[in-house]
Amino acid sequence: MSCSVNIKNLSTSRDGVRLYENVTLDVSHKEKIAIIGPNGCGKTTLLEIIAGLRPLEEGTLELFHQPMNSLDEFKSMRHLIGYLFQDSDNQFLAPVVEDDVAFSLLASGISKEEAKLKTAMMLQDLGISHLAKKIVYHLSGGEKKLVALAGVLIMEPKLMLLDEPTNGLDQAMQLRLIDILGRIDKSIIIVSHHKEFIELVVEKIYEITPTGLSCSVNLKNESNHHHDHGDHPHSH
Ligand SMILES: Nc1ncnc2c1ncn2[C@@H]1O[C@H](COP(=O)(O)OP(=O)(O)OP(=O)(O)O)[C@@H](O)[C@H]1O
Repeated sequence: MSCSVNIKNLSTSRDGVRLYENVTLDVSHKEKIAIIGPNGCGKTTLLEIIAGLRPLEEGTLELFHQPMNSLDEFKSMRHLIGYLFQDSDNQFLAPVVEDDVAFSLLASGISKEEAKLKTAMMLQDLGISHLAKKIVYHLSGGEKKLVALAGVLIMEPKLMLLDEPTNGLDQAMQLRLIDILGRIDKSIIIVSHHKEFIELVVEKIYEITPTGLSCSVNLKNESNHHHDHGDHPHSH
């Protein structure tokens, strides 16, 4: 199986308190999954570990079949990973919306003209062209989320880590996001408390427990889903 993320026996603590142990997770190429669990159980922490923003304490992590043993090894993977932070204010790289969305594209070396065109298309796709000249810090919470999302999507990452992507979005925008994520042919890990949303977007939902992840739902492929007792095709 071609895997974007492969985690084995990961254990994590924060401030000396064990959040979970023995987390094992495979996210295959183009698979969309969600991670749920109560406040403070460590969902964001897990995304940070996958993104290389937090060191791995115990266990192993491979991204695209490459072992990630140190934060340095994540550097070669950064361009493949798009991370939407829970707090959009942590995401912005430039004060004006269109400059912020184009920032990483320009940093990757594409021409100003191409970056401008791609940015305009991205803003249009998300229905936020009217925000192009606005100051990011003057936007509403939902508008900030959409601009941050535009900055992630425009890089066409192979793995997207989305932390509470629907926070602050009204119903019309949630539906637009469901449509956009449905069209994306990439691996996506969504952390969310928004059950109705994730059920429409992902194939599997994993719940974090102190003793690992349990796959609570497999919505799109009922006959081939994961159980703690092993992975094999079967039906109930
Ligand atoms: N920078 C930090 N320093 C110390 N402890 C932290 C830090 N950030 C988070 N924590 C703690 O780590 C634990 C896990 O936090 P995390 O943000 O991963 O949880 P979460 O499952 O994403 O929660 P939520 O659903 O509320 O977003 C919490 O107890 C939190 O207080």
